[in-house]
Amino acid sequence: MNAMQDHPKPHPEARNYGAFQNEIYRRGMFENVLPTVTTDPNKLEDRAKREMNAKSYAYVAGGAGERATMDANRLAFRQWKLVPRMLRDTTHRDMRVTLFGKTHDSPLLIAPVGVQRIFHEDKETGVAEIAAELGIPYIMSTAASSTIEEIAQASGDGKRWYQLYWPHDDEVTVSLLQRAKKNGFEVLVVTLDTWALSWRPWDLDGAYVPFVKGIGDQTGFSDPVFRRKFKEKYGCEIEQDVLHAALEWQKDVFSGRAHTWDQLELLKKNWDGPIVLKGIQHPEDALKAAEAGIDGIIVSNHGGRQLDGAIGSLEMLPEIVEAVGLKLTVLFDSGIRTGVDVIKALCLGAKGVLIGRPWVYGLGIAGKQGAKDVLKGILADLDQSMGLAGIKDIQGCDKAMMRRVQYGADRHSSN
Ligand SMILES: Cc1cc2nc3c(=O)[nH]c(=O)nc-3n(C[C@H](O)[C@H](O)[C@H](O)COP(=O)(O)O)c2cc1C
Ligand SMILES: O=C(O)C(=O)c1ccccc1
Repeated sequence: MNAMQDHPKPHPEARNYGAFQNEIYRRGMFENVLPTVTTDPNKLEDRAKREMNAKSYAYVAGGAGERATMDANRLAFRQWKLVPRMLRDTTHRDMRVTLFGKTHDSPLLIAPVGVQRIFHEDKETGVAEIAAELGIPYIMSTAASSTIEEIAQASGDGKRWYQLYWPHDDEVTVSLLQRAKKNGFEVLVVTLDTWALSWRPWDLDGAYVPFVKGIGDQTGFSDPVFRRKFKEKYGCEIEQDVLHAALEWQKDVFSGRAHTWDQLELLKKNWDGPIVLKGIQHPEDALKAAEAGIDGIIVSNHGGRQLDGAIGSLEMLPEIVEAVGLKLTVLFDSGIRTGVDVIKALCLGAKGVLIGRPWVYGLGIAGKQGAKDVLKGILADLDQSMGLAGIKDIQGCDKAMMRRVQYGADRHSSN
């Protein structure tokens, strides 16, 4: 038998994300070039703290209250363990997933993150560019510091979704949806858990709110309907009175007034495409989403940035998948730091996962290249670890490969 011929072949359409590992060793050993950003998930936050300005760092690394929900997110990952399988043909992995009828190269999505200009001047447009290069859908935040049109242009042929912070002015809401649709954003993500900002001590102690200074208001400031209404009320352009424009925009979007289930009709009527609700934690809310004719949900507690004392997001994933897994596309975020964490969320039933803080730290440390390298690291770890666990493709991720253990407190090691 010819061993060369029998060597397993990769699927022609599957990307080889695992190659990043060899690339790092080769560049280090032969070209004396080390990775731009640490590959150690436990050092990343500490490195970001050293490299970034204090307020921007506090904004991304901080959470609600005493950060108990952030801890709970991590602890949940530590307490679920993988049980690997051997002697399986997992030489080449296929990480492709299909979400809402579209095939993606991996199960990763870029979580919507606002005000990216405070982390690096590469901001949203830079991150949208590298996301497209990596084949990861970019979810744009309504609180972006670049406009819908600028991000669409930077994303080019890349896949993009639009995250709505839902204004109370319906005319403005419809205008945002129309702009997003016109600019190629395919899926609407509606964030439900941030209709008011939580108690965030790290930002409170520095009295830091970037959007009152007009950073992160670019979606609103560039909106024709919002601009017209501002001019009617104040008799001037936004650029002549940024403070009031920022206050008006914030009042509309983070008013401290929640929307209710019946109001989803407006979004359904004005969005031709899949709608996903972000911030679902209770199985009954997941069922209500299904009843409301919604297409998907993101099981998320906003990375522990909203309700402190809330349960770790991963804790709720199995129950929610049990309740609606056959009716809705269930996505997950909050607390993912490694490729192995991605495998765990997929084994517990998520069809895709959003990554938040890790790439923001990369962005803060080394701009878009830093964000790209962090994501490449997570993808390479995911690829290699799937193989070692005995999983060939995403469909092979299965709860039967996991056990819950009682030990495993989180480790906040920094060196
Ligand atoms: C700096 C920062 C800004 C964020 N801005 C938004 C936002 O504008 N819209 C939104 O839906 N979620 C926002 N999130 C939440 C993320 O989309 C995501 O739910 C969370 O970061 C996931 O948790 P992780 O950071 O542990 O991965 C933000 C998170 C961070 C860290
Ligand atoms: O900080 C956040 O978590 C967030 O969602 C947000 C809210 C308003 C503006 C920017 C980001």
